[in-house]
Amino acid sequence: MASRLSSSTVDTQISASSEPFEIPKITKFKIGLCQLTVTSNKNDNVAHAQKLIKAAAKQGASLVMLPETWNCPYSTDYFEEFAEDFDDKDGSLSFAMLSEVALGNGITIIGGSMPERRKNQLHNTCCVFGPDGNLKAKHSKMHLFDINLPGDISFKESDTFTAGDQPTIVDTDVGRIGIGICHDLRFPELAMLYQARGAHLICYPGAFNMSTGELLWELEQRARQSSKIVATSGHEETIVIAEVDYSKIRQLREALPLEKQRRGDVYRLVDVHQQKPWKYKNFDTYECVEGWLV
Ligand SMILES: NC(=O)CCC(=O)C(=O)O
Repeated sequence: MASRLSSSTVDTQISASSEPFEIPKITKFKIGLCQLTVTSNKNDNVAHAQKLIKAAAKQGASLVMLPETWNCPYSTDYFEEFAEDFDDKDGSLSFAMLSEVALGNGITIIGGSMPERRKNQLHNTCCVFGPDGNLKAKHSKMHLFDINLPGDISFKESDTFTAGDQPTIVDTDVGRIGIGICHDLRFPELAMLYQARGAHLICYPGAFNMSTGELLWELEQRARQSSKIVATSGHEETIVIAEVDYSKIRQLREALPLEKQRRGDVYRLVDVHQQKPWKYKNFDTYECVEGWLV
């Protein structure tokens, strides 16, 4: 298995990525989204996900993404049992597979999410690996899915998981990527934060429910990224391959320069942690981030 960084090293890398916006070296690449069936057998899930990631890489994807809790049924009955300590070299089967397959295929992987055991707490965590097999970033779901619709759906993710409290933005070979997990999509402030930090992509691995999720997953994804749908699928197990072309996005942004039109003199993101404000390239008055819309 490739060498990997400990969680604490990765946290440092995340905060170090609040650098000024830069155009990525690469302008076009293929992304592969693996939608898969999850069973209550972890070994099977890991082997299956590995097969799909390899197939996506074979179809030319240099960035491959898995869904939320791809190695474990999305149920509070399983999270504890399936959780891995990512720093435990012998006890993190899923983590090790992602590292190996990223290295073996020379791709960047956004590893959906996995139940993570960390300091006596459980988190719903996405790991991002580079083509060298190293862990580049970890995002723990910040908005846990608690819902009570009597007669329809009742679920309390927060019974088991502890919410992450850090936005995650990571510089990869295919650009700067902001990470959210499923329910994180509902909170536009997180996406605005990523946008203000110069994210080229925002990726949201998900496992939406069919009662409330279906109404929003496509609509909100479009709203967060202001883009049209270039590829999609039904509910079946599949690999969606699509081309990301940054030059088209750049053209659109030049034609419709929202960054310049935004009224930072009227509203802005504020720094709730009192950290040094980070100025967005195109704004005089728009200082951000690590904060919420006021
Ligand atoms: N896994 C989730 O976070 C589910 C979110 C969801 O379905 C929603 O409606 O929000």
